[in-house]
Amino acid sequence: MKKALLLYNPMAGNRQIVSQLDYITERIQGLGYSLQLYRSEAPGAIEKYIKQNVTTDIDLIIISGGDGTINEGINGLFAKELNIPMGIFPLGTANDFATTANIPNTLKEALDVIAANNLRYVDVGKVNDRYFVNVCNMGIFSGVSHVVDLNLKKSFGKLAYYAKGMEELKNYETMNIEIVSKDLTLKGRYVFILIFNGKGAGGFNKIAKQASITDGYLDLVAIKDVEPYEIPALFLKMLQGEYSDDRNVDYIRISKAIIKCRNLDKKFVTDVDGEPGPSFPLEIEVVSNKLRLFLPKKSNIKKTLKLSAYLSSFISYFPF
Ligand SMILES: Nc1ncnc2c1ncn2[C@@H]1O[C@H](COP(=O)(O)OP(=O)(O)OP(=O)(O)O)[C@@H](O)[C@H]1O
Repeated sequence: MKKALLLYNPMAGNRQIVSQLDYITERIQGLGYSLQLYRSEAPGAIEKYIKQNVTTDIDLIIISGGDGTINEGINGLFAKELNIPMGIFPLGTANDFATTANIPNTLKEALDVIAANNLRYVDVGKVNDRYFVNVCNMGIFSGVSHVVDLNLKKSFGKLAYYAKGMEELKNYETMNIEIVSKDLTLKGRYVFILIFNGKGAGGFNKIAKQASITDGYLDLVAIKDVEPYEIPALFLKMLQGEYSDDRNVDYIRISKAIIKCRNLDKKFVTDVDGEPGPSFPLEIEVVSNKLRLFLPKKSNIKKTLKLSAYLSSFISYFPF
């Protein structure tokens, strides 16, 4: 019998997974797998569990939770060079990556996606030695998700991120940045920089509405040092993804870049999928041939897999 492993964060989102384990077992067994469970006991536990226990004898890995939990899952798997097919139960608060991937956030439909067996390679980002599924960012709002209380998220959902974000507008510092990518160099003073794999952050899923998880690129959006009174209007535009003609926003697509911060006296916070990220300088790149994900069949994500992903997919299909 094939083996499935469900790793779940019982504290993510509104915590519904806890009462659904029998239903999940029935569905997964119905697909011909025996099901093994791992309940995350604390932040970081899923990543550690995978590193210590998961081997190639697992045929299907399912991660249940939000972006933070999926992040732990991929960092655990990739540290061991495992590319086990992955399914997602998007049962977190914002579920930005799953939203981009069009994976529904009801358990029944998320299970239907796994049952449909449409396995595709999708992009992830890498910053220094950490992988990310959705976004890596730095500057004014980067600490927001690190300090939003779990209970507040449970009660107010995505609004909790918004309220905390507004608080940050009172005191922020400008970063003196240099971004060097293959095609160009950007230098300037920025208040906030986001590097997207997915389309949104904090539940606002249009910020990088042009982004795709199968195009082999990351989308970098950098907000310049604007006058404080301009920020609220600019952020409304950002949330709607309507900033292409705004002189205060730089937007580039990258496959690889180095980001240096020249204010050496200040330590700016960085964020990777909602968790604290590494310090500057940041080496960012897209990784297109590591994550094999179950996606909905009628997905409208662009079918522009890079050649490398095609080749890897072809090779893994025919185990020579
Ligand atoms: N048993 C646990 N108790 C408390 N926190 C946990 C536990 N297991 C994992 N975590 C942490 O919970 C945090 C939040 O998880 P996650 O990001 O998946 O959910 P979310 O914040 O509700 O959703 P989203 O990121 O999509 O808004 C992560 O940092 C994860 O490491």
